[in-house]
Amino acid sequence: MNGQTSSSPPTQNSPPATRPTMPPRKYWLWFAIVLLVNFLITSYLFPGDSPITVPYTVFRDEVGKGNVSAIYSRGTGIEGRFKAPVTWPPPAPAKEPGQPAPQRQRPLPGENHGPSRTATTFTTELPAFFDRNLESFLLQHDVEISAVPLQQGSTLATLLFGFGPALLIIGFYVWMYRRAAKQGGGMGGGLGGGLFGIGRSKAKRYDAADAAHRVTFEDVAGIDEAENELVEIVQFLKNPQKYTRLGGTAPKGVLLIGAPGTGKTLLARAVAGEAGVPFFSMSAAEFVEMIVGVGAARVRDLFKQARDNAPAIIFIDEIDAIGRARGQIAIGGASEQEQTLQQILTEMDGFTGREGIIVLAATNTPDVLDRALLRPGRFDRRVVVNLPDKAGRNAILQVHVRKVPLAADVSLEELAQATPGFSGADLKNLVNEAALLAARRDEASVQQKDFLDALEKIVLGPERPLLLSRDDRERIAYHESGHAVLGLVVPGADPVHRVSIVPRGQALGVTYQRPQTDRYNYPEAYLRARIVGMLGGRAAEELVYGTRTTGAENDIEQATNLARNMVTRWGMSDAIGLVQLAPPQNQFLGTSGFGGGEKPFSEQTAARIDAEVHRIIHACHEDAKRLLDEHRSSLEGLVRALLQKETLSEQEILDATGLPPAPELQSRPLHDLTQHTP
Ligand SMILES: Nc1ncnc2c1ncn2[C@@H]1O[C@H](COP(=O)(O)OP(=O)(O)OP(=O)(O)O)[C@@H](O)[C@H]1O
Ligand SMILES: [Zn+2]
Repeated sequence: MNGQTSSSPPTQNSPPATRPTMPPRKYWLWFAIVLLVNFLITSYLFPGDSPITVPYTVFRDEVGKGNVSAIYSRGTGIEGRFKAPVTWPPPAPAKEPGQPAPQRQRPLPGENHGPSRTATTFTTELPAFFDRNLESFLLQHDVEISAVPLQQGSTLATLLFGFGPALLIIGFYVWMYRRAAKQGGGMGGGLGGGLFGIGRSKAKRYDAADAAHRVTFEDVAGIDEAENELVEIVQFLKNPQKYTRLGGTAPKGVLLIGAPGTGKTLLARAVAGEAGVPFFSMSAAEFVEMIVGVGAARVRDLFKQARDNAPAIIFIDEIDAIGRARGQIAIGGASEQEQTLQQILTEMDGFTGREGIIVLAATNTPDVLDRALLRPGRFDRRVVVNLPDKAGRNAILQVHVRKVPLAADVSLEELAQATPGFSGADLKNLVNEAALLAARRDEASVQQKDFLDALEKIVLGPERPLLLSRDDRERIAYHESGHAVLGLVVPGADPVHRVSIVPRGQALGVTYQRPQTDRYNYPEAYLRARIVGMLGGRAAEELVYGTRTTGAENDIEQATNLARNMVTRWGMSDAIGLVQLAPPQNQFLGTSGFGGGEKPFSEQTAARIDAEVHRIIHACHEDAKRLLDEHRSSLEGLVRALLQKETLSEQEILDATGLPPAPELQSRPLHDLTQHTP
């Protein structure tokens, strides 16, 4: 029973920590398979070539029968070749019915007691009492006595047997490096790969002429400020002389800073596309691979490629993977990262400014970067790429629906409003999910309903087919109606868009409240209104059943967080005052922590914080119960409609409750009606 979901949605596009394109694990597996195949081939092709070991007496018998063609002797060991294949040990006689199985004699030590094998070559040992007659006996029976080891099998077989594994392994390595080199995008073919390809950068290259891949500012929307800052870079790439004419130096490096999926890569590609120059891109995580020294070699190669094709853009994604301040790097990867970073700095320092090469790099954790990277002449320009606002989201949606047939009822405006906190990548994903859903429903075009269902799926996870009892369903309906009714009656609450008692992901039901506009500054009364709404589910259950369930866990968690922030961050408790008691939040990735671990306040202060959090929550809980009691008939009306239809739209909610939309917050609410003195 999830409460409001108006807080920022889970980001869909967070990058994996590292993205090695050549997982070593896979290659070891291949290696093992090659060895195994090699073994099987040799043992199948030349089974007779592994000699059997026979007792001396058997050897003598075979010589006597004239079945031995040649031998070679060294010390007491004899190797030789039979004329006709011999099987040893003799196969056990088939057991006849009615007779006891023949007793097997215990083998002597050293006696061949493995399974029977048939072979044309053999080895044997001379007994300690040397058989003086052996030589004449052998000569009598036309046995060739050789002074050099007998060649076993044909020359070809020997060659294959001897060199086969080595050839296979070498072939395998060549193939592997070819592949590794090919993965460097379109560069592979002409440059060849071979054994030396490993130090070659695997940069992806998109050419200006490559129309299918060309990205321009047309494709980038909703992040106009960042875009505007990069227009100058485009100008510079198009006409470098104009800028350096009066002795000014060209920009070398630009750092793009922003949350995952905000379009940093897209922006970099658009700069290249607009300027009509080739774009070499690489993820820093890929620089650091299994073999020491490879990272630096790749950097060298990447810059060389760019210089050969200048003017050009080099884009390094996730630069924090190698650009971490020294000392912050985990042991082990340190020297490799340092070398790679050093190589980048060297390359950038080597620019005279006339090459027409600009390095763009992206990160979402700028504070961990090594100072050396940020010095003048390196990444001295920073462009912040923010999450898009409502108008920006609308513009981004427009970019991504360009190739999607839309039904007449689709309102991108409404979707933009319903998606605060979504990045460009999230919005792209939303359009894609909606199109897939419409296709699955065999619709001719994508309808608003498809978008809303896709949104619900993205934020909360797919529908979960749970068989709920009648009582459970009713209880969930009261819980969600509690949230929804308070969303309508508490002044300043976010409008309620949708209520549903269809289980999804972790939630058994859900009430959607989305702010009318993006908020950057939250009034205290609004925060209290939210806490009251969050506690509405539990309050309704208490009011109707007089008992409690676990269903409010998530609501309680959210309400507590909000109340704690009010006290420790935003100075909204008179008892505590205007003191910062919680670490600031990382603009791009959430809380960053005080560092050092130790809380910078006393036990007494901790107790006072807890007391204040309790006071706020308690007051809001009381308000929730009182307001629901006052609007009991609206609550009952909504529950009836929910049990019947499961999911209600904004209009259906207003109809079922008989309530008008929530009143706007008064401009000076000071102590609004949610304020309550216990
Ligand atoms: N502002 C935007 N306008 C249009 N499309 C966008 C925008 N931002 C992101 N997208 C879409 O999302 C995709 C992924 O974005 P992109 O890879 O550029 O984000 P990023 O900031 O580089 O993310 P990461 O930090 O994860 O590398 C883009 O290819 C594009 O289709
Ligand atoms: Zn709830």
